[in-house]
Amino acid sequence: MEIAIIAHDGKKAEMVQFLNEHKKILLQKEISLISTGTTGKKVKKAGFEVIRMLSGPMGGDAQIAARVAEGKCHMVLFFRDPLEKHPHEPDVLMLMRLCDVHDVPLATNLATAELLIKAI
Ligand SMILES: O=C(CO)COP(=O)(O)O
Repeated sequence: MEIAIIAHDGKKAEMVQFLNEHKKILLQKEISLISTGTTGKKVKKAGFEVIRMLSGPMGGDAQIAARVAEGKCHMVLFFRDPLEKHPHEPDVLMLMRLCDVHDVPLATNLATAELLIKAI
């Protein structure tokens, strides 16, 4: 099962804490992690193997959206920062839309991610 891990800058610390709290589940060998570029650096530093895409503003969200569309990515945990502006908002919307099109579970905040991770 491939899980995408993405966090806007204001949410990266929260994401690292989330990953550490759920390490036992996320380190299972059936699970592989992919990530946008800068988030991926932090995921790696936290001790996880992760395939890093481009940074979000450079197309990383779009790359993950393509994997969702192709049926390669099965869950997206995306801690969005609703209080910041993002130059690549169209890519973010595309990713969320494609999750809905392909019925891929998408958490856009910590509370939903907690529920999804418990369902694995
Ligand atoms: O911008 C992002 C998601 O839209 C995240 O990208 P980075 O992980 O490269 O910061």
